[in-house]
Amino acid sequence: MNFNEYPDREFLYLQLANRIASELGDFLRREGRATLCVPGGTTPGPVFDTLSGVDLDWANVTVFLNDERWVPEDHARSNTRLLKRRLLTGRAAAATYIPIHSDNGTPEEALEHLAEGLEPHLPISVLLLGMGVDMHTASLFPGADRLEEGLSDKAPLLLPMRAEGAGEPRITLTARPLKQAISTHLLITGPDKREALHRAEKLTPMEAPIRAFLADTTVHWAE
Ligand SMILES: O=C(O)[C@H](O)[C@@H](O)[C@H](O)[C@H](O)COP(=O)(O)O
Repeated sequence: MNFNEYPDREFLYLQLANRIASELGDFLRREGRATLCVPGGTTPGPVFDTLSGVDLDWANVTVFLNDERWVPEDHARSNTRLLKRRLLTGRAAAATYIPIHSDNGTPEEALEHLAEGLEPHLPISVLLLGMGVDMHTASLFPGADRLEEGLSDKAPLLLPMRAEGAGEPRITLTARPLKQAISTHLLITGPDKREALHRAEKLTPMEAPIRAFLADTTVHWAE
């Protein structure tokens, strides 16, 4: 793991947005297309704000979430809502958005259709992950009902996930497509998350799911 510490959050958000934009630009020049996979939650909004205004060939960029909370899209906790308001706006509105959520039915019912939509856009070129203080990433939560399956190398692309700390049912990309990302960044802020990350280094992925990704991840942290 490569750990980058920034003097403050503002600088971190700006530098990280520029780094992601520059990597996407490299993929676009080399391959004509790029895939960006991002977390929801409360931390990445300011990174999205900068990224959405960057001059890139967004029409050839595909964007999707790491995971989604199974709530209606207009719900305050919807990651899709965050993405549409903060990232898929301005210049980045030209990107292709691939949903991993449906307002109808259960995650189990929507799963197959959503996975079919994702498949053509893999592998992920640039993956941004977040992490909770409980060391979950995406919706791979410690103690979640299908965590073992979600961490398996034979996992399907997407799985429903239910966990005590999750708040609501979730749908998540599994570790397999996430680990196949070509470039991986982890965004965390605050002393509690830094401590949690260091704790995770000594645990197994079943105890600390973020552990499954640390070997090849660049971490971005500010107090
Ligand atoms: O939907 C989600 O909850 C996320 O995708 C999740 O993996 C998130 O990155 C962490 O929970 C950190 O969340 P915060 O940024 O809110 O601390």
